[in-house]
Amino acid sequence: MSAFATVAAFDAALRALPAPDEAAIAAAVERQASLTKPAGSLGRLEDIALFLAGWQGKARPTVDRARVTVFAGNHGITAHGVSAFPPAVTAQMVANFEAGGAAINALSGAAGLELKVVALELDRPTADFTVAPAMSAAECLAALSAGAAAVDPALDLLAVGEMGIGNSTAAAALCARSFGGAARDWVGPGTGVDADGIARKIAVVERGLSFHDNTPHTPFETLRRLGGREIAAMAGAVLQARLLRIPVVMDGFISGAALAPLAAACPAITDHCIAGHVSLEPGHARLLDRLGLIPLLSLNMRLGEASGAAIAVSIIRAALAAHNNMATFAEAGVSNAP
Ligand SMILES: Cc1cc2ncn([C@H]3O[C@H](COP(=O)(O)O)[C@@H](O)[C@H]3O)c2cc1C
Ligand SMILES: O=C(O)c1cccnc1
Repeated sequence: MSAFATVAAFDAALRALPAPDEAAIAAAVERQASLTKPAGSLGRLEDIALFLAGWQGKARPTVDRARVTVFAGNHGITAHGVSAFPPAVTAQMVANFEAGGAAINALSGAAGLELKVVALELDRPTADFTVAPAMSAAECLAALSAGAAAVDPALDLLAVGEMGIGNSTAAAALCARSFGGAARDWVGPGTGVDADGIARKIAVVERGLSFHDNTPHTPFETLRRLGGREIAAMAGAVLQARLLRIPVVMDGFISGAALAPLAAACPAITDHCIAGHVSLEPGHARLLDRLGLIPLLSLNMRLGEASGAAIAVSIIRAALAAHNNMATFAEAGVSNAP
C-alpha cells in the first residue's frame, strides 16, 4: 500500500498536519531553565533542543537513529541546455554515492548519519515541462509514495537532499508558480552555467509557467507539472515524516523548492523542518524567507546531495549534548540568578 495512492490521500494528509507535543516542550523549557548557564546563553542551540523535544514528544530528545536520504531523478528540460553537466551525471553520481565517493558520503560519515539513496527511474526522465506536464498523475503519486516509503517510522531525525541534473531549473519554476515573482528572481547558476545558460534557464522557466498557467494551482498539480521525481519524493518524505512527527533537516534550494507548492497552500508544512543551511543559489534565501525558515548555517555551499543538511546535524547533536548532558544548578551546587 503506497502512502499517497490518490491525490485525495495526499491532499488529506496536508490538511491533517499534526502539531508538536506542547507538554514535552514545556518540560524541555523547564530543564533548560535549570541548566548551569545564564538563561538563553546557548542561543539557537536552546531553540533546537525545544524544537526536537516538541516533535519527538520527549523532554530529552535524541539523535540516535538519524538518517540522510538522497533522492535522485532525471529531467526532460535538460534538452534545453539548462545545466553545465550532461544528464548522464545523475546516474553516475548515484553510482558514486553507492561506492562511497561523493561529498555526501564523506559529510554524512562525519555527522554520524546513515545514508540512504533512492534513485527514481533514472532511465525515464520527466517530460519537458515547457510542452507537457513533467509527470502524469500516476507518476507523481508514485514518486510521492516512494518518498514516504523511504521514511522509517523508527527514525528520530531525517535529513533530505537530492541529485538530478537540471533540477535547479525545475526548482525555480516551482518557486515562481508557488510564490510569484519573475523567473529571473528564482533562477541561478546551479552547477555553474554562464550568462547564456542563465538566459536559457529563465526562458525555460517562463515558458513552463505560461504553458501551465491556466491549470489549478494546487500543491499536487504544481508538483507534477513543473517538478521532478526526486522533488516529489522529497515532498512525500517530508509530509510522511510530519505525519510520524519525525523532525526533518532540509538542504539547499532544490530541497526547499520541493516544499514550495505545499507551503503555498499550507504554510504549517515547514513547522517540523529545520533549514540546514542557506546555499549560494540566489533564490534560496528568498525561498527560505517564504517558507518561514531561518537557516542554521551559511557556508557558501552550492552542492545539493543533502550536504548542507548533513553538516547541520552536527550542530543539532551539539544542541542536544548541551540540553541532555549539562548539570543543573542544583546538581552542581551553582547559585542561580536570584
Ligand atoms: C558532479 C555533480 C555532483 C552533484 N551533486 C549535486 N549536484 C547538484 O547539481 C544539480 C543541479 O544543478 P543543475 O540544475 O545546474 O544541473 C543537482 O543534481 C544537484 O544535486 C551535483 C552536480 C554535479 C555536476
Ligand atoms: O542549493 C542547492 O542545494 C544547490 C545549488 C546548486 C546546485 N545544486 C544544488
